[in-house]
Amino acid sequence: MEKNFFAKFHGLGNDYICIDDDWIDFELDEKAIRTICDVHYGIGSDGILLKTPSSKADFGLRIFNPDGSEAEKSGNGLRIFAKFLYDYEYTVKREFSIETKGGIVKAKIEELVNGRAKVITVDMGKATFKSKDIPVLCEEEECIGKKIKVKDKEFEINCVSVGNPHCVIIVDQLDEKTVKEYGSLIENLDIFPNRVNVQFAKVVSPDLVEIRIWERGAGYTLASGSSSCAVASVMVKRGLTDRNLTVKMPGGILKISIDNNWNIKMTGEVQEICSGKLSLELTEQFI
Ligand SMILES: N[C@@H](CCC[C@H](N)C(=O)O)C(=O)O
Repeated sequence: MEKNFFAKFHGLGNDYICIDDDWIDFELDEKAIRTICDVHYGIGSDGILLKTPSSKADFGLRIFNPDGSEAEKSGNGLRIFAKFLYDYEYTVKREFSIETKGGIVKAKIEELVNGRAKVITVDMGKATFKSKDIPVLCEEEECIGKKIKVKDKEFEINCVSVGNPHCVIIVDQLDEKTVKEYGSLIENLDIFPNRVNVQFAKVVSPDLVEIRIWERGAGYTLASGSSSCAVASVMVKRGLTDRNLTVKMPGGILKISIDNNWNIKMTGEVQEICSGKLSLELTEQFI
């Protein structure tokens, strides 16, 4: 592969740039990540997926948010990375394991179109509601249905980790303005020492939930896989939906299923946008 090669993909409008650590000749530090993810000074994306070696799984993955922070897990990121591995011939297998900071997951290429991966299932691992594991500073062992005040508004929050931390707010009506106005404030509340991903979720029927997302380190996004898993876990925990459900987002839908041990499976589509080479003029700024 060419030096400083990249490929860009999206999962339901949540877009990521894949880079192989072996191909780059600069350090992917905060400055480089922020610049590459910027739509004016770089390629523009909701994050970077860096392929790394792994001694515990078939492949290693580091996930970076556009603000330069590192995420433990990403649902769309994992489906995209699985497509990248298959389409760029790192593997001919359709099932393999990926090590992330948030644990080892299994990916399965369910459907190919013209030899390229299209529909992918990721076994995301277990949801946990334990406050200390999320982490959320909460007196109760689990922070479910807890009322908090943010600026002038009261919210009832439900916290869960699916490898990365989430705060789910169940509402009767979804309102993009509220997500954009309060998302960042909730993300940065003192009760979340590692910050948090925020979802506003509306139950449409026992097998359909609609959500809007504010992502930690990224802001408003059109879709999020780990957010869908987090919302589905909270819905099941609160007895509001079935264990198999569809999560609808502005960018599209994901199918989520939660077993009796809180193990989560997520299935959805991914697509490649473009590939190319980061220019010398761009990368020499990072050296
Ligand atoms: N878009 C992702 C989530 C990416 C990581 C997140 N912003 C975090 O910091 O935890 C997804 O599809 O899950």
